[in-house]
Amino acid sequence: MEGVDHLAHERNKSEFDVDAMKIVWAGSPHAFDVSDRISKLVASDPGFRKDNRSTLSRKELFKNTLRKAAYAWKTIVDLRLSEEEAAKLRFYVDEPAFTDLHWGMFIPAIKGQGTEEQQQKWLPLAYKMQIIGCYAQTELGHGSNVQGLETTATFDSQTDEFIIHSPTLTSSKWWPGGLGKVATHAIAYARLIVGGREHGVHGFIVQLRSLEDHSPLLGITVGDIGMKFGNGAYNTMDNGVLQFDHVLDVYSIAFASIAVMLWVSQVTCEGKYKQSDVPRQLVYGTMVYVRQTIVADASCALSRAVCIATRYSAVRRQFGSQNGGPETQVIDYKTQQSRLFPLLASAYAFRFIGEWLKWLYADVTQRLQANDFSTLPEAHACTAGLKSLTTTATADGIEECRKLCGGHGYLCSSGLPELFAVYVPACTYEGDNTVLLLQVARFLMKTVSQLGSRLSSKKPVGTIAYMTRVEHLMQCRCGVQRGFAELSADLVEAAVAHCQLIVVSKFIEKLQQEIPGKGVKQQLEVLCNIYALFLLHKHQGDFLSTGCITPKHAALANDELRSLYSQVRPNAIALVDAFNYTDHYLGSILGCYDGNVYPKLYEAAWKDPLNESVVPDGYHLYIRPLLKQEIRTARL
Ligand SMILES: CCCCCCC/C=C/C(=O)SCCNC(=O)CCNC(=O)[C@H](O)C(C)(C)COP(=O)(O)OP(=O)(O)OC[C@H]1O[C@@H](n2cnc3c(N)ncnc32)[C@H](O)[C@@H]1OP(=O)(O)O
Ligand SMILES: Cc1cc2nc3c(=O)[nH]c(=O)nc-3n(C[C@H](O)[C@H](O)[C@H](O)COP(=O)(O)OP(=O)(O)OC[C@H]3O[C@@H](n4cnc5c(N)ncnc54)[C@H](O)[C@@H]3O)c2cc1C
Repeated sequence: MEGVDHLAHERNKSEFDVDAMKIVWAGSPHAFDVSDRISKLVASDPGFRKDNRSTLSRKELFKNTLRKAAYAWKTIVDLRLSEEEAAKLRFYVDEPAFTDLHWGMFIPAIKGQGTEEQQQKWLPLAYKMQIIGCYAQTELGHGSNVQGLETTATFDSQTDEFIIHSPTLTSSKWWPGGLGKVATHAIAYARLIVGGREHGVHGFIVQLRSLEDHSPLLGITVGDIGMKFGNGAYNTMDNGVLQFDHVLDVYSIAFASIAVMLWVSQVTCEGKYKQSDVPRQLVYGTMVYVRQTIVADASCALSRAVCIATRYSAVRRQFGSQNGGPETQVIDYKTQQSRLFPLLASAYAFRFIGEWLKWLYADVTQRLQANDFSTLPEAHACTAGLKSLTTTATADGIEECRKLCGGHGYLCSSGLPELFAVYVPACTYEGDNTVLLLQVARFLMKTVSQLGSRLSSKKPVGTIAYMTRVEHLMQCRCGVQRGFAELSADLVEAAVAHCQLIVVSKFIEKLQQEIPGKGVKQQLEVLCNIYALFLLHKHQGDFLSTGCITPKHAALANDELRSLYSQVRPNAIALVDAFNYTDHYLGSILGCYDGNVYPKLYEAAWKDPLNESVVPDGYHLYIRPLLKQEIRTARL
């Protein structure tokens, strides 16, 4: 029945202050206020409806996305929303669109790598959306290997311009989001050539389309690369293909004067290339920035799937009826708990590691401005490794949540298939996860060679086993006289172990902070222990081989896990309520707040276009003749 909370009995079991946990999850009372207010604003506005996406054609879907993006921008302007509120609105609109790349990469790239004059020229236009930008780095032939990019930018000292060109088919820009049909400008990455000498890959701000009639400019061939995984999903985004045919570009990110911010190489008007004395990898700065945002995004995506699966697991009953009584809630099965609760713990773990990574990125950015590059290698390794770890775990976790919901998890109305289809490219974009782990492995090899066996003593006591595991895995690999390439598969495992150590240690550090609210810290301690012991159980071979735990310890850890699951059980619904997601944002009948699942599933089925007619299109043309044929056969 509408208006009845079918999960009230579950909510009444909670042993902690849910409102206080909502503040912890949001990060602060202010952050909670903004999230709560904006999510409800979006949920209450029919202009942001999203329940019809799976029934639209690609062109209808894309046009609807453009409508929503324009409507969102009008809402932001009309309500005079702050940058923080606007970002939250785009988040809760929950639709991959060109705006993700405009706000998430194009603007950060100019802020992070542009010179003062370039920022003064381009940022006001970009902030007002009078230009729409994309980040055009990947090419048809190269994505992971940035130094393999083929697009060229040749400086013409006669005209004081750069000539951007795609010399080969494989140099076509391929994948940039927003490029296919919308972006008017791109930050295009190309090999800088000055006076016949090559100076590596740099970023260039290039106009692609006319601001008058949106037609591609002279020398620009641009379009969409076609349908992607899943039906709705990421097909709301126009990932594009772009070829330059000797395009004149006067706005190089590498152009002219000294940057106030980080660094840029300079090409003086006399055509002299001046490389600043900073690491060339700072040209990758935007990717590092986005990778740390992707870690925070992982906690959002995983928590969303876990919220759906937890609420549905409390609603769904199957088997176990005693004397005609109610069947057992599937959330009470130990197998369901052993699959679901580690994902719940991971969602919280990723939330806190995302908070720490945001701090680490801000710290390294501040240091870079003072030409202090000392923490750059660690920042690169952490953002790369944690992006890899959290996106892999989240993609796998969303799929596990779908399976935890049985058959109904496979319905679009569960919200899980779409969530999975939109999320999984996170394991690839912003750096293929294996390629990024190899970067971590390289960092670990260097660290071991510099520090000797002890990678770091700066870890909380509770992580000794985790630290010893990493050291052991590295010693096993580094001690062997074989090349990095030969050992790379093993070194990637050590890289994963290193990142898991970071997540566990930062969760423990979070618990050492003052955390207000009845029972809140206790719940987080349970979740932290679940995260740490679940991984210890999953990788117990590594831990046993280090000798720092015995088989008895491993058995005790497993017993403790079962006990911890029992402690979470009465609080499970409250722990996912703490994410404070609206039904609109969840987009899931299985995860609806009131748990009134079956009537909503049944009602939703009849709204499918296929049910607009009792007899389906095609019956008279294909089925009826078939049946007639069967009748003839039957008479034989
Ligand atoms: C919020 C927005 C929504 C997002 C939606 C999704 C949009 C998606 C966008 C994209 O996908 S944009 C394109 C993303 N592409 C990539 O991530 C490419 C991945 N590849 C690379 O980053 C690099 O090619 C590489 C794998 C790091 C290799 O780079 P390179 O060949 O130049 O260096 P190496 O020889 O491996 O290492 C040299 C040296 O440099 C250090 N280093 C490498 N990268 C960085 C970095 N980013 N920051 C700092 N330092 C870096 C590396 O550790 C080596 O150091 P040493 O060992 O020599 O000390
Ligand atoms: C949805 C989506 C959106 C995107 N948006 C953008 C965008 O806006 N702008 C942009 O510039 N790009 C974008 N990209 C491109 C993305 O950044 C690249 O696809 C990504 O960096 C992976 O590179 P690749 O495709 O070349 O993969 P490859 O590197 O070709 O990977 C293929 C396989 O080779 C393996 N491999 C590669 N190198 C090594 C190695 N050295 N050692 C071991 N294994 C290796 C990989 O692990 C993987 O298994 C997007 C991609 C997707 C899917």
